[in-house]
Amino acid sequence: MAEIMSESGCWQAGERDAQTDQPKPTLLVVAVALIDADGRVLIAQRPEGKSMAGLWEFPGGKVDPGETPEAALIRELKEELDIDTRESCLAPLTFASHSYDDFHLLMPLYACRTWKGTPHPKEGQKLAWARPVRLGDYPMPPADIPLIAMLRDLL
Ligand SMILES: Nc1nc2c([nH]c(=O)n2[C@H]2C[C@H](O)[C@@H](COP(=O)(O)OP(=O)(O)OP(=O)(O)O)O2)c(=O)[nH]1
Repeated sequence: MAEIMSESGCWQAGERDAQTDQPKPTLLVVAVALIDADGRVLIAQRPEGKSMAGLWEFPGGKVDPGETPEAALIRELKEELDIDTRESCLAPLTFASHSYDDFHLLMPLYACRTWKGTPHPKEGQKLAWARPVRLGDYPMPPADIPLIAMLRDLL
């Protein structure tokens, strides 16, 4: 029987077969869309000296060995923004899966509408509250680009 295959845009994109790529570590990074009462999302600008400096990203960071993604996010929000939230306030939303040169990024993105405190940049980063439809105005890391459209649809 003939194989039926629809040639959609994803098929035509023609990326390399993941099996034949050089092996690289998968890095688990957790991130969050903090959403305020007006439906705006908090993004932070990566400071000078870091990889991808100047690009805007969702708050979060690497998950330490033995740490759950939720615990990592609660820790990162305290360290980066000096706000407190809890696991029951974190709702899984979507994820990014993207190959950078040196590692493959796997990044669950949570939504959070409830926290204590006012986000303050503790690591020198600039912060911005952006409406989901305006997120595309901010240059973001390549891994985040598909998330912009997803947030527009989901929020
Ligand atoms: N927090 C966060 N990280 C992101 C996003 N998009 C994206 O590609 N990343 C990447 C950037 C980093 O390589 C990694 C997050 O690492 P990190 O935040 O814990 O560490 P870092 O800033 O010190 O990064 P690095 O200098 O070690 O690369 O994930 C995003 O939206 N939020």
